[in-house]
Amino acid sequence: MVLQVKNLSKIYLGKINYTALERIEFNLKKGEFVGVMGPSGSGKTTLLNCVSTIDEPSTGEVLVNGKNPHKLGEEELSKFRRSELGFVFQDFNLVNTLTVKENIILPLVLDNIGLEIIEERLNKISKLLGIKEILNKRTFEISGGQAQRIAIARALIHNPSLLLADEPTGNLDTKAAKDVMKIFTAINEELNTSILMVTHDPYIASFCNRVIFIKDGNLYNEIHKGDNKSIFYKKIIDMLSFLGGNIDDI
Ligand SMILES: Nc1ncnc2c1ncn2[C@@H]1O[C@H](COP(=O)(O)OP(=O)(O)OP(=O)(O)O)[C@@H](O)[C@H]1O
Repeated sequence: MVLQVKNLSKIYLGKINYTALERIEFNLKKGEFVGVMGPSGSGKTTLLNCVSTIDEPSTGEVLVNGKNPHKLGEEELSKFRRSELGFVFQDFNLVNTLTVKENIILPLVLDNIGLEIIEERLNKISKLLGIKEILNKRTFEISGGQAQRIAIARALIHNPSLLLADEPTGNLDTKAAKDVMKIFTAINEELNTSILMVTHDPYIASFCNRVIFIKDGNLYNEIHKGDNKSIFYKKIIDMLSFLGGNIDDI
């Protein structure tokens, strides 16, 4: 099991305490591509942040390959995040003073990995993502879709066992969003990378093998893809209209 989320709750403490997640339980097997959906404010990003160690669970456990990252010290944690996890966000978070290539290999350079290994990994990833021709460009010379592909390449250059993505197509037009989803599918199928992705878009979610739905911080339901993508897409839309809140986005 790549990811085990056990009895996870998150309570934001304040003048009035707010329970953003309540006893969430689910697993993600090696090679699975799982979507997280739910109305605005239901706790999707909080869940992803608790898994990615950006946020600290109030109770319960997150295990990545059997290890609980929340129990690691600072140095061990940053090593763990670099080796086990990859992150892709809505904003591409590229460094504008660096070239595309420098952005992608930055995590390896920071880890003092040898040049030969860096070139080999860069070659493999850039081939898979179709970005070979733009490696020497600057970040302001590329499109949004290309920028997201660079961010994905950077997240994958360490061969993480789990890729975490929060609305990775949120800033992209329909065509670029579809291309990014094709890339996620290729990564999932060819590199066998497990993926956990938050999205509010049912079409984007239909690329997953399974979608879990959250409502008011509770795990509400899950749907498996099966053999037919369009039936899966319809089931996702039905579930969203049932849950309410997101239907305007469709
Ligand atoms: N740091 C915080 N302090 C207090 N409350 C918070 C904090 N972060 C999030 N929340 C609350 O927790 C709930 C869940 O937020 P979260 O961002 O996880 O929702 P979401 O499902 O990702 O929403 P959206 O689809 O709109 O991005 C919201 O009601 C939000 O206001």
